[in-house]
Amino acid sequence: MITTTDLRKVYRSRQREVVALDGVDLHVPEGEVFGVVGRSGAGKSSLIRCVNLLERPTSGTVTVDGTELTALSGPALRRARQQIGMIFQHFNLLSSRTARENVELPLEILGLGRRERATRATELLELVGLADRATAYPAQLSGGQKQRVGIARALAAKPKVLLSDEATSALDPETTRSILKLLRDLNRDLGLTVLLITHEMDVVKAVCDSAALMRSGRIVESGRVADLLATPGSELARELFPLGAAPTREGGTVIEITFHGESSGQPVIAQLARTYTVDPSILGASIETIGGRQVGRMRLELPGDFEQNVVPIGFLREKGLQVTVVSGEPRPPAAGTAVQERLLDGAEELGTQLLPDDDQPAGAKPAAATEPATTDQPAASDQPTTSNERGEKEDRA
Ligand SMILES: Nc1ncnc2c1ncn2[C@@H]1O[C@H](COP(=O)(O)OP(=O)(O)OP(=O)(O)O)[C@@H](O)[C@H]1O
Repeated sequence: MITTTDLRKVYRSRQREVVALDGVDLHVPEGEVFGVVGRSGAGKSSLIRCVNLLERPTSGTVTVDGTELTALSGPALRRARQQIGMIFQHFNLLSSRTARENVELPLEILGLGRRERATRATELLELVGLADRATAYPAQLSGGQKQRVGIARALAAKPKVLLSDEATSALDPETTRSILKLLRDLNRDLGLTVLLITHEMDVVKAVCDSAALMRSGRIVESGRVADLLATPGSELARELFPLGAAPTREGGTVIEITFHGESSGQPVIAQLARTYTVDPSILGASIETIGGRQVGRMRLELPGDFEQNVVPIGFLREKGLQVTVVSGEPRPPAAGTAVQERLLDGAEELGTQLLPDDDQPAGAKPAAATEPATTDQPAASDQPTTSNERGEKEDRA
């Protein structure tokens, strides 16, 4: 629905040049809520303002719903932009107009008659849950109510795309949740594609199907939120599901498990404890239900050093979990050395002997034996042992 190709934006003044966008290739599929995150100055606002050509990009193309906006100007560009609504951090309402009159503004520009404008504005205010405040002025509305007026106004011309520039940054957490729910409902009910920029990871977790991370004017990582968790080394996954600093104490094997399963949960940690008589300690967890799937990360400490835990780790991997050994593993010898081969051979043998029959697919090797211990395993579906609703975060340390 939205595609940018090699998008560059350079701000030039007499003293200096600032490269705000440095070759951004972005693709937002139709019907998705897509979040762009990044630190202050990463280029997020420049990107969203270039998408609807509030800023003219220095080079590159922007295509929305099949129309290349960067090839247009004048009335043709104004018409194409009607497909794109936008909401802002500080709402940008006209203080001299009532809520309904603010919503009517784009309809006036479109040339609709008074009665038609009033009918459409009333419908839109109903859609955003604000029908009873139609005659209130912005100063008489709360922040959340102002943003609802802003959303109604953005939808006035029936756009296919909604751009959101830090729309919840000025709101308290509860109001943020209600506005995000409204955006999600509009996305589902109207098939609206939403591109939002934010610096809040909680916004991405609460509402986004996909996310991209920007740094220094570039997109350095992007993908569907649940899939990012399956990407070894994903910076977005680490920031979305933080576990805090890993402990430095000696004597145990610390592992991190990534859950991104699809079906109802299997109590794998309990199974691990029962099957191998180990007592894992939970050092941290960040798990949520997103789109009906439980996703997240958990950090566990298993008693004993890595060699004592090769088989339990293999068991977790056999269950389809992605496991990374954080500490407690022996320092790896150079690849392919006799010592490492002996260690892996030993682990394979141990795993074959010790994995219970019902957990050992015919002909399968324990994952720990087939991969170096620190390599992330591409995971199939699995579930953690706890269950949370969307938006609830479990952080145990
Ligand atoms: N109109 C402008 N003129 C000159 N430089 C600008 C202009 N707008 C943005 N910049 C610069 O471009 C870079 C990217 O800014 P941008 O506002 O796009 O980042 P951002 O990720 O949205 O940051 P924030 O979250 O703080 O808004 C920054 O170095 C900023 O100073």
